[in-house]
This record gives sequence, C-alpha cells and structure tokens, in this order.
Amino acid sequence: YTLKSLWPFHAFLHSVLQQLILKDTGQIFIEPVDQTEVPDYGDIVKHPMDLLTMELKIKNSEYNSLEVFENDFNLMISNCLAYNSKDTIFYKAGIKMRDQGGSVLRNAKRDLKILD
Ligand SMILES: CCOC(=O)c1ccc2c(c1)NC(=O)[C@@H](C)N2
Repeated sequence: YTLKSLWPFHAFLHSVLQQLILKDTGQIFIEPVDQTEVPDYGDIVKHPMDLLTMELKIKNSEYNSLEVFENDFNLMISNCLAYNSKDTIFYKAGIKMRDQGGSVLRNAKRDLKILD
C-alpha cells in the first residue's frame, strides 16, 4: 500500500494541519482575521488565509498536493509579516510559526517520500 492509495490524501493533510494548529499557541492563526476588529486589514492583505480556512479547503478536496497546501501556509505567514510591524506580538508569532510550521512541513514532505 502507499499512503495515497490506502489512506485518503486529505486525511494525511488533516494530520499535518493538526500539528500546525498545535504550534499556534496564541491562537492567532486559527481563524480569519476579523476585519471589523481590524478595519484596515483588507487594505494591506489582499488574500487572507488561516488554519480553519485551510481545513475547509482540505474537506473540499482543494489541495491535490502538499505543495498547494504549503502555498496557503506560506501565504498565511507572509500576510502576518506584511501587516504587523516587527515590534508586535503578532509579528513575532509569525516568525515562530514560520519556523515551527516549516519543520512540520519538512517532516511531512519526508514522510510522503518514504511512503511512496
Ligand atoms: C479581536 C482582535 O483580534 C485581532 O486584532 C487579531 C486577531 C488575530 C490576528 C490578528 C489580529 N492579526 C493578524 O495578523 C493575524 C495573524 N491574527
């Protein structure tokens, strides 16, 4: 068996997402930025992304590769680093999530290779 045939690929992505959610200790990436709370967010961030949206995209089979999933993770991080200035908690959390989430994704890529 390979991962892709035995176990639906979206189940694999769901397990990767759960690991990313665990890294979001401040719970600032878990849902879309509330633009009524952050009224100028849409002026700077044209393509918002968050972990809940990524979960919905898994469920809708919108990710047919780990790379497409990773693109949304990287979009979420770049939005955070673009909108928040360097001295903010949000920016620092973005750096932490970039680094910790990056290692989650590196391991996931390795796991996919070993299984094929
Ligand atoms: C209730 C107010 O919430 C926020 O101001 C807020 C909440 C979550 C946020 C955020 C702002 N900014 C961000 O860049 C992304 C990473 N997360």
